[in-house]
Amino acid sequence: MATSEFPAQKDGSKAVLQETTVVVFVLGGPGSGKGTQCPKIVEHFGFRHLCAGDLLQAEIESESENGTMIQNFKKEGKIVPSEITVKLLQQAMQQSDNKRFIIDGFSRNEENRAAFENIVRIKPEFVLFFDCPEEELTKRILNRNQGRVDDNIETIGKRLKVYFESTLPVINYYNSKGKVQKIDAQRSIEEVFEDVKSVFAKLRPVARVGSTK
Ligand SMILES: Nc1ncnc2c1ncn2[C@@H]1O[C@H](COP(=O)(O)OP(=O)(O)OP(=O)(O)O)[C@@H](O)[C@H]1O
Ligand SMILES: O=c1ccn([C@@H]2O[C@H](COP(=O)(O)O)[C@@H](O)[C@H]2O)c(=O)[nH]1
Ligand SMILES: [Mg+2]
Repeated sequence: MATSEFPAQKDGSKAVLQETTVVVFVLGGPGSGKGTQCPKIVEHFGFRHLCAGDLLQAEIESESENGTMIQNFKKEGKIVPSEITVKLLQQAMQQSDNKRFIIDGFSRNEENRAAFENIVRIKPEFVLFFDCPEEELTKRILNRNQGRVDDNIETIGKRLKVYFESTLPVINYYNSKGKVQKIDAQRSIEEVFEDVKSVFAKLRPVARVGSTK
């Protein structure tokens, strides 16, 4: 079986990533419902949920060497350089027993996409795209009330601009490869999940069982 290798581990060994690893990128504007739907996918289909934004937030909270820089990027709604985000995703994938991942909020731009495919050496099975109008996104974020530093009207404007200018082209890229599953995300949480279920139900059976760690 063909495999690709992650970089050397602390103990000198190499984590081998097998062809059977399945990656799904979950994309959509800020507030489109990625973080709401992903736990439901975990519950029903046994994927491991990796949220790029949460991995970056953990770096901020652990006061790592890049924490302050990441916090500043987040406050400005800017995309953190790929070398940081891809490394965090790669580590989380290596540490997981589960080899089926939904990666929430990634790839944010072309640089992210190329870095992931070149370094991790996996192409996503498909991209789950939550399509939602701008006014609804803004309304949802302003009502979210989770204390996020970027959930304010000024940063929302910046995040939406970055989404339209940098993330939509990634979605368009995968669409040109026939890899986008578009969901109308403006409906209720339950209605949206009905469509999400239909998409995942079509995956080969091996992708529907197993650990969520
Ligand atoms: N279908 C829906 N209808 C109404 N509200 C929703 C729906 N889906 C999610 N929400 C609400 O909208 C807000 C944003 O949802 P969520 O955090 O899942 O978005 P997100 O795509 O992860 O956003 P971000 O990119 O900013 O992390 C939350 O308060 C959530 O409860
Ligand atoms: O791949 C990523 C994911 C996130 N960011 C930064 O984090 C914030 C919040 O991300 P959410 O997915 O909305 O939780 C985002 O605006 C970026 O600043 C990133 O740089 N790269
Ligand atoms: Mg989210």
